[in-house]
This record gives sequence, C-alpha cells and structure tokens, in this order.
Amino acid sequence: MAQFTWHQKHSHNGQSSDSASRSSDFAIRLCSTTDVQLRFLCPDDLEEVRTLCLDWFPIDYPLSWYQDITSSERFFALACVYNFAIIGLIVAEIKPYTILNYEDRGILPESMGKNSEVGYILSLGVHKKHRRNGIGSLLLDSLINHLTTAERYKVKAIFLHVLTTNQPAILFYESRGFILHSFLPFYYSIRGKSKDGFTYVSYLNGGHPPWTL
Ligand SMILES: CC(=O)SCCNC(=O)CCNC(=O)[C@H](O)C(C)(C)COP(=O)(O)OP(=O)(O)OC[C@H]1O[C@@H](n2cnc3c(N)ncnc32)[C@H](O)[C@@H]1OP(=O)(O)O
Repeated sequence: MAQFTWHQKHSHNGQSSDSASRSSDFAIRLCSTTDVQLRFLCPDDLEEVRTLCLDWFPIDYPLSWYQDITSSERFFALACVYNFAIIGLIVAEIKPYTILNYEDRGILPESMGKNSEVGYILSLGVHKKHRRNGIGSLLLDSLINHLTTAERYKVKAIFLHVLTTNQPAILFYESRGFILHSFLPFYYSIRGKSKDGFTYVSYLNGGHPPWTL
C-alpha cells in the first residue's frame, strides 16, 4: 500500500510539501502514489470537482449533486491531491440493503440482506494524464479500508453501476476483484439516448452472493 498523508474530514489543506518541485507537464506518469495526498472533499472544491466530472463522465449531474458530495457527511468523498490540484476522487455511500432498488436486489442472499448494509460507489475518476498510475486503486483501497473496520461489519458488499461500453472502468473493477452481477438494459439516459449498464459487486466482511445451483 502506498504511503499517504491522511487529513481530517473537511480539512482543505491537502497539498504535498515536496510535490511542486516534481511537477512536469510532458510526461504521462507525473507522479507516483507516494507523492500524493488524500483528503475529504469540502465545499470549496465544488467548481474544481465539477470541472473534472464534466471531463470524466458523460452524465450531467445537477448542481445539488456537487453541493451534496462536497459538503454532506453522508458521503465518503475522498480526493487525491497532487501539486495543489485534485487529480482523482471517489464518492461512495453506505445504504441499508433493504432500501436498494429492485434491480440491485439479489446482490446478497435474502437472509443476509435483512440486517445488512452495502457500500455504493457513485463515482470514481482519475485525471487523464495520471491514469494507470495506481491512483484509482489508491482511492478504492481507502474506501475498502473504511468499510472493513470493525464498526462497519454490517457492510457486506460494495457495488456500482457502469456503462457497458466503459471498457477501461470495467477492466479496472475486474482487476480489483469485482464481479459482474447483472446487466441493466437501458439503465442510463445520456443526452436523450438510452444506454445499457452493468452492476459490479465485491464482497466484504463475510458477505457472499446468494447460493445458486
Ligand atoms: C462507478 C463509476 O464511477 S463507473 C465510472 C468509472 N470512471 C470513469 O469511467 C472515469 C474515467 N476513467 C478513469 O478515471 C480511470 O480510468 C479509472 C478510475 C477507471 C481507473 O483509474 P486508474 O488510476 O487509471 O487505475 P489504476 O492505475 O489503479 O489501475 C489498476 C488496474 O486496473 C486495470 N486498468 C485500469 N485502467 C485500465 C485500462 N484503461 N485498460 C486496461 N486495464 C485497465 C489494470 O489492470 C490496472 O493495473 P496496471 O496499470 O498495473 O495494468
């Protein structure tokens, strides 16, 4: 696991002291994961996060979504900072299994689901020039560490939705041990067009899929 500096939630002070001297604009691999810091998002990040998400995702999130993820304690919203800029972020939340939408039920066995919670990854993105550098893995590992502490023993799975056409993200999650749970036809509406999705899941804290024949 790479070393990083952990800041208190909503501190906005996450710059690496030595990273400025290592800045370079011409290389793809600008940093190693030891040069970055992780900190939680805060309201001042809103515009920076919005600009990044507009670049990364085909989905147009409303302003209220950005306000929520940069200010609400409900979300685990972690930024990876390098050279004074956010270069990656992950946003997730914990939900009771029983309130999941119909299409997401079946991740857990019925008996296990009743009293369990699940983690849901709303977003994960890394700046284009820093991809394939371990940043996505660093953010995902931080979330998994958060969900596997003793007090979160009820969280039995972590799951997400992804466009079926998003091959880099699918390969990323599969490389991290996520398994395909379901195909969601016409799950997304992107610029007026219906697009298919997949649900991917990974099990934690003794969680497992329903037994099948
Ligand atoms: C719930 C959701 O958020 S779904 C949407 C996911 N996000 C996006 O689509 C935004 C655009 N994409 C991205 O930001 C990035 O490509 C991410 C977040 C998917 C991956 O972030 P990265 O920092 O590049 O991942 P990381 O470097 O940790 O990769 C780990 C492993 O995943 C796999 N992987 C990651 N990207 C790719 C790719 N483009 N092609 C093939 N395998 C890949 C590889 O096995 C890689 O290990 P390796 O580099 O040693 O071969």
